Amino acid sequence: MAPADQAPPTTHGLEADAVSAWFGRRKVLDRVSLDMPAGQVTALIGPSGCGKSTFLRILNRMHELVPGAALAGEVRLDGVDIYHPERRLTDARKSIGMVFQKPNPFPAMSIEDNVLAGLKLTGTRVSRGDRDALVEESLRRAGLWDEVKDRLKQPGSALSGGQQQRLCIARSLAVRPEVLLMDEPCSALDPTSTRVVEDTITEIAREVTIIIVTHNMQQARRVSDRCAFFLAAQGTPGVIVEHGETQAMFDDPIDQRTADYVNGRFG
Ligand SMILES: Nc1ncnc2c1ncn2[C@@H]1O[C@H](COP(=O)(O)OP(=O)(O)OP(=O)(O)O)[C@@H](O)[C@H]1O
Repeated sequence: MAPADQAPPTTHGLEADAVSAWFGRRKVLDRVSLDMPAGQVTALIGPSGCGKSTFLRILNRMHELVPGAALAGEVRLDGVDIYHPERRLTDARKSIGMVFQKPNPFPAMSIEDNVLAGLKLTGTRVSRGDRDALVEESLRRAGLWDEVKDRLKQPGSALSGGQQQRLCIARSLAVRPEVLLMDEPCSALDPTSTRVVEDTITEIAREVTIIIVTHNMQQARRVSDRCAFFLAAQGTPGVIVEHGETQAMFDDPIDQRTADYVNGRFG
């Protein structure tokens, strides 16, 4: 297995095309289109309730698991719609991983078994001989190897919150996803752990395309290449007001509402 620093840059990109979403009769996203290019970090920003998490969950077919939820539009991974009737749900989950807000390792399971846990869930086979190498590679990529290499048999719950979140990133990476979705991955972490996870994001971004939801504008600025600003006016579904390169979105936004939001004037 090639070490992380020798892994080739990813070529896998995502594209959302006219995505709308409903919970029951309530429409929460309206015709959202967004290009999420390969090897870049795209940040989804916007005030609470504008549909960022719903959009993120649509990107790996988690939205359809909510009773009463519906959606329209296409999500293309390398040009192929992940919702095409011939594509299986497990394929989307395997190609497009997810890290959640609250670190959620299996607490009683050892650190190494936590890393391997996603393989079973996605039906990925790895020979017994390759497992140790995959555990090491995944933990190294998640920036956790040096801290845990001498205690791989200890339970995941023995780690700090920030370490647990990096363990969850390692668990996602072990499946070798093409895209990694992150839903406010640092919101439960202290500032130091947040910076370590941000460094991890920056390190893996070359190899795996990342889409991250964040409320932290400094974080969006630090980790993302591109941003999409979501907004839902009172009683209307969420839309993307503006998207583009992060630096331009922060320094020279086109829409006044983007300027107000990124400068903390609302939300
Ligand atoms: N399971 C659900 N059932 C019904 N409505 C939901 C459900 N999940 C979210 N919603 C509604 O959909 C809208 C969009 O929610 P979503 O969580 O996607 O927004 P968000 O921008 O991610 O918010 P936040 O930043 O607070 O996480 C909100 O009005 C929310 O109340």
